[in-house]
Amino acid sequence: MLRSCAARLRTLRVLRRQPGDARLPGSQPGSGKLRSFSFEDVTEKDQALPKPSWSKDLRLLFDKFMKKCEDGSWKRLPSYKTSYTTSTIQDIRAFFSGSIPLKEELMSQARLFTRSFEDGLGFEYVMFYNDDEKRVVCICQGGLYLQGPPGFLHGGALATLIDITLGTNAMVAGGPVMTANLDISFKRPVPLCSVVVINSQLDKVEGRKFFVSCNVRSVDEQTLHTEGTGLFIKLEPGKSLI
Ligand SMILES: CCCCCCCCCCCCCCCC(=O)SCCNC(=O)CCNC(=O)[C@H](O)C(C)(C)COP(=O)(O)OP(=O)(O)OC[C@H]1O[C@@H](n2cnc3c(N)ncnc32)[C@H](O)[C@@H]1OP(=O)(O)O
Repeated sequence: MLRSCAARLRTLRVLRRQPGDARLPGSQPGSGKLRSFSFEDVTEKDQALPKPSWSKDLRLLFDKFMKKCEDGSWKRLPSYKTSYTTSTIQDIRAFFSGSIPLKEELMSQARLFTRSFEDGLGFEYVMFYNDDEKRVVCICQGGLYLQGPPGFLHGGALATLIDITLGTNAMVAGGPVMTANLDISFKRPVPLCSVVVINSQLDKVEGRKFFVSCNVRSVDEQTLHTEGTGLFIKLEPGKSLI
């Protein structure tokens, strides 16, 4: 998630060192810049692009949103499986004041939960964001290994997708955040392998608190599967997490 998030932030120019860019303060005392929190050396494959395992519905939706990207109002967010470089891990440790409990050799093996399945069996998703409207849309397809009730998506899997969508929305607006609260109403189950659209909206910002809401609908928009709200807290550089 960290890498994926940072890649997203980088896409949004938050982590790029350009004059006038927003910056994540603190990891390099005095400069207000992140020393090497960039991914120029990363050659990993962007996972948020069409794959053979995608259904026709997912491809059609992807094409629809890519069209919306043409005038610049929407942007696709890339996403990776995660493998941090040593310098990146050092920067993350510095940001979190050394409070990441995992040893470096394990940290380099850690993977983003939602990108850890074989193609098509777990989470297939792409997020798009609209800065003017403070919206993030996630188009997603839950695969065969995400079953809950027979033939349907596990509620926890859907909660995960909601969490990352709302969290991304908050992060796009405010930088690194963590989930403090999630409230989800499951209204209609999601058939396994079907495609749903998570439509999220940043509702309110109060200091470090980002309030985000969403609904989850079927591709034809006829079925409201789920509604959710989340509270995300912007992390303070240097403040230990534990
Ligand atoms: C170098 C850069 C790296 C970049 C890289 C990206 C980083 C990261 C990416 C994550 C991307 C998103 C998606 C994550 C998805 C997960 O999975 S996150 C994991 C699950 N969440 C957790 O484990 C969080 C556990 N909780 C915590 O660690 C801490 O409670 C938190 C959330 C960091 C907040 O702690 P804190 O910073 O000490 O904040 P604190 O001062 O206690 O509270 C601040 C305010 O929020 C309120 N608040 C706090 N918690 C709650 C709550 N549960 N309910 C209501 N209000 C609350 C407080 O009352 C306070 O309000 P005010 O007094 O200001 O009005």
